[in-house]
Amino acid sequence: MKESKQTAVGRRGKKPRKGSRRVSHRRQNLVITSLFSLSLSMAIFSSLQNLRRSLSSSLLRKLKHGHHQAAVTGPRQFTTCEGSRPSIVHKRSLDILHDPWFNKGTAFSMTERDRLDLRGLLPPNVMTPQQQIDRFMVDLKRLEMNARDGPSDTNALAKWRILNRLHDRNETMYYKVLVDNIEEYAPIVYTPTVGLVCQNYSGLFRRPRGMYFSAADRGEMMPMVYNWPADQVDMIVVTDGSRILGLGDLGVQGIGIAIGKLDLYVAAAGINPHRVLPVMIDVGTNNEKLLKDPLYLGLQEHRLDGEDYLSVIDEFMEAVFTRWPNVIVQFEDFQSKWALKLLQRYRSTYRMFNDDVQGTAGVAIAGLLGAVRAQGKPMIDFPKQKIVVAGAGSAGIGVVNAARKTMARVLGNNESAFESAKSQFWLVDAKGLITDERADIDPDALPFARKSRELRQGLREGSPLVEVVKKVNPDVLLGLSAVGGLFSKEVLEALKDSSSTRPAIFAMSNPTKNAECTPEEAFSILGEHVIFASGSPFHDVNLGDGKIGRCNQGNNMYLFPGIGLGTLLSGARVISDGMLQAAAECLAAYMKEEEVLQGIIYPSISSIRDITKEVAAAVVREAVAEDLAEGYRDMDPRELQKLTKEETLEYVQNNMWNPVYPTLVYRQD
Ligand SMILES: NC(=O)c1ccc[n+]([C@@H]2O[C@H](COP(=O)([O-])OP(=O)(O)OC[C@H]3O[C@@H](n4cnc5c(N)ncnc54)[C@H](O)[C@@H]3O)[C@@H](O)[C@H]2O)c1
Ligand SMILES: O=C(O)C[C@H](O)C(=O)O
Ligand SMILES: [Mg+2]
Repeated sequence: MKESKQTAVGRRGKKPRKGSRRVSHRRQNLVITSLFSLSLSMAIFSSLQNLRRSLSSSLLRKLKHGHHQAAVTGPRQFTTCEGSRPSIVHKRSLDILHDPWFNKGTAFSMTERDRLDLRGLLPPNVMTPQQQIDRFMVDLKRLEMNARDGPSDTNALAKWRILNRLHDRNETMYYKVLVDNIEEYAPIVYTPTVGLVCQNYSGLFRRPRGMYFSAADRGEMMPMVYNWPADQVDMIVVTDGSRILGLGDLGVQGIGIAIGKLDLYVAAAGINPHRVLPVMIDVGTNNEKLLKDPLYLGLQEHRLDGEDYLSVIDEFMEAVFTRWPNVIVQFEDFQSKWALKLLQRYRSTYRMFNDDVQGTAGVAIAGLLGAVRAQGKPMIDFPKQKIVVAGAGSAGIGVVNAARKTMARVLGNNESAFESAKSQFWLVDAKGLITDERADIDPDALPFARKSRELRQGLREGSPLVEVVKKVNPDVLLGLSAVGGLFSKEVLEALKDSSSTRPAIFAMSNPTKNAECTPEEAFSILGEHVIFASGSPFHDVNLGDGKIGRCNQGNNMYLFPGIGLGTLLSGARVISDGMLQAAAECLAAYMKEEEVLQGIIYPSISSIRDITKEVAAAVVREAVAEDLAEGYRDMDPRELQKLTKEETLEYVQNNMWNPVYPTLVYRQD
C-alpha cells in the first residue's frame, strides 16, 4: 500500500518516483483492483469538489481587491484598525467551517449561523472567543504536567501538533493564542522546535500549507502561481531547504521554517495571515538519508546545481512578482554557497532580502553595540572592539561585513576608516583561522583574511579557535558555526584574558543543541559580568547570592518582521542597506541604559510586537529619506513624507492586523 499512498499524497501529475517504478506489476494490479471501486466514487466526489473549487476561485479572482479586501473602501487606513471591518465572504455552510481564514468554530453567533447556513452543523452552545481560547488552553496546558525542562523537552513536538491543528481550523484563534502567549509558544512554532518539526516533517505532514515549486515544474511556474487562492500576497518566505538552522539539508521538509517565520510575521508584525505565503523550492536534496527514505515527501534526486539551479530560482521570482508585483520575498536558510549570490542577483531588481545574511547581521550589530554600552563605554569605542567570529558561512560573513561598515560609520564613514575597520575581525572556520595563505579562499571571506606576514604571537593560517582566542584576547566571541559546544571549556577559559571588562559571547547557532555553548557554561567559567546571547532561547542562570546571569536571545526574529512590515508600508521598491541599518540601530536603541548595564542587550520576546512596530517605522522613515518610498494603498509618498516620527508609528500600528473575528456577511457575486 505504501506506493499507492505516495501517489495519493500530493504527487498528482508528477513523474513517478524511483521507488514507485520498482513496484512489481502484480502488486500494482492488486492495488489498482482493490482501490477501483473506491477510486470511482472518489473521482466523482473529487470532480464535484474541483468544480466547486474552480467556480469559487474564479469568483474570487473577479474581485478587484482580493479575498478579504472587498470592504477596504472605508475610512483612510491611517485611522482604521485591521480586523474591525466586516469581511465579505463568498461561501456558506461547510465551506466556511473548513476555511481557516473565516472559521470561528463554536464562536459563530446564532444570527450568523442562520445567515451563513451553519445551523445544525455546530454544537448548539455558542461560545465567546475567550471561552474558546480557554478550552484550547486547557488542552494545551495538559501536557505541562509531564514537562521537564521547558522548550527542549519531547512534549514540544506534541504542543506543535496541537497548535498546528488549530492553525488548520481557525487562523484567527491560532494567532490570538500565539500573540497572547508569544514567549511560551515562539519556541514551539519557531526555533528550536521548528527544527525538530522539519526533521520529522514527512511524518508530521497532515494538511498542506503554502506552495511547493519543484525542479519538475520548470516552465510551469507562471501558471502555477495562479493556483494560490489569494489575489493579494504581501509576504513570501522561501527556502530551498538546503541549510535548515544548523541541521543541514532537509530538502522539502524545510517548508516548516518558512511557515514558522511567517507565523512571526503575523504575530509580531501584524501582517494579515490571508496575505502570507510560505514557499518551498524543491530542487532535490543531497541528504542521503532522505534520498533513501520511503516516506520522504520531496523529489528524490540530487540537488540541481549551477545554471540549472539558477534558472529554477529565476523562474520562481519572475512568476511571483508577475502575479503579485508588490510582494516582498524573504530568502531563508539557503546554503551559503547560494545565499550571497542570490542576494546580489536579485536585490536591486526585486523587493527581497536574505534573512540569514541581512537580518542576522542587523541583530548582531545591535547586540555588539549593546555589549559596548554594557561596558559603560561610548559608541566611539565600538571600532576598538576585537571580535573573533567562528563561522564564515552566509551568516558569519553577513555579520562581519555589516559590523565593519558600522565601525567605519562611527569613525567618519571614509575610505580609510572602512579599510582600517577590517583589522578588528578574526574569522575562523572549519579549517581554523582564515589568512591570505588559505588556498581557494572564499571571495566573500577574502577581505577579512589576516595577512600572515603581519600575524604575531605565533598565529598562522589554520590556527585553531582556542589559539586565536588565547592570542587575540578578544572583547567579543561570536559563533555562527552550527557546531554545538564549539566554545569548549578551553575556549571559554582562554576568554578569561579578554581585554574587555565585560567580554561578550554570542552563541548564535540554532537550534538549541547547535549553540556554541550554554549560558551555564559561560557564566560558570567567566563569572557574572560576561554578556551572553544565544540564537535559541535559554533560561537566565541563577548564580546564587541573588545574582542572575542574563541570557539574551540574539535571533533575527527581532528584525525580519519589522524589515518586512516597514518595506510593505513604505512601498519601497528595493530594500536598501540604509533601511537595514535603520532597523538595526532602532533595535539597539530600544534597550534602556539600566537594562544594558545589567547585561540585558536584547528585549524580551514578550514585547516583540512593540519592537517590530518601532523597527518598521524606522524602516519606513529611512525609505522615505532615501526617496525609495512609493506609498502603500491610500498613503501616497508625499503624505508619507509629511508624517512625524510619532505619526509614522501610528500609521504602522494602524496597519497591523489583529487576531479578532470580523463580522461576516454573505454576498453573491
Ligand atoms: N541567531 C540567528 O539569528 C541566526 C541567524 C542565521 C543563522 N544562524 C545560525 O548560524 C549557523 C550557521 O549558518 P550559515 O548559513 O552561516 O551556515 P554554514 O554552514 O554556511 O556556515 C557554517 C560555518 O561554520 C564553519 N565551521 C564549521 N565547523 C567549525 C569549527 N569547528 N570551528 C569554526 N568554524 C566552523 C564552517 O566552515 C562555515 O564557515 C546555523 O546554525 C544557523 O542556525 C543563526
Ligand atoms: O531561524 C532562526 O531561528 C534564526 C536563523 O534564521 C537561522 O537560520 O538559524
Ligand atoms: Mg534562517
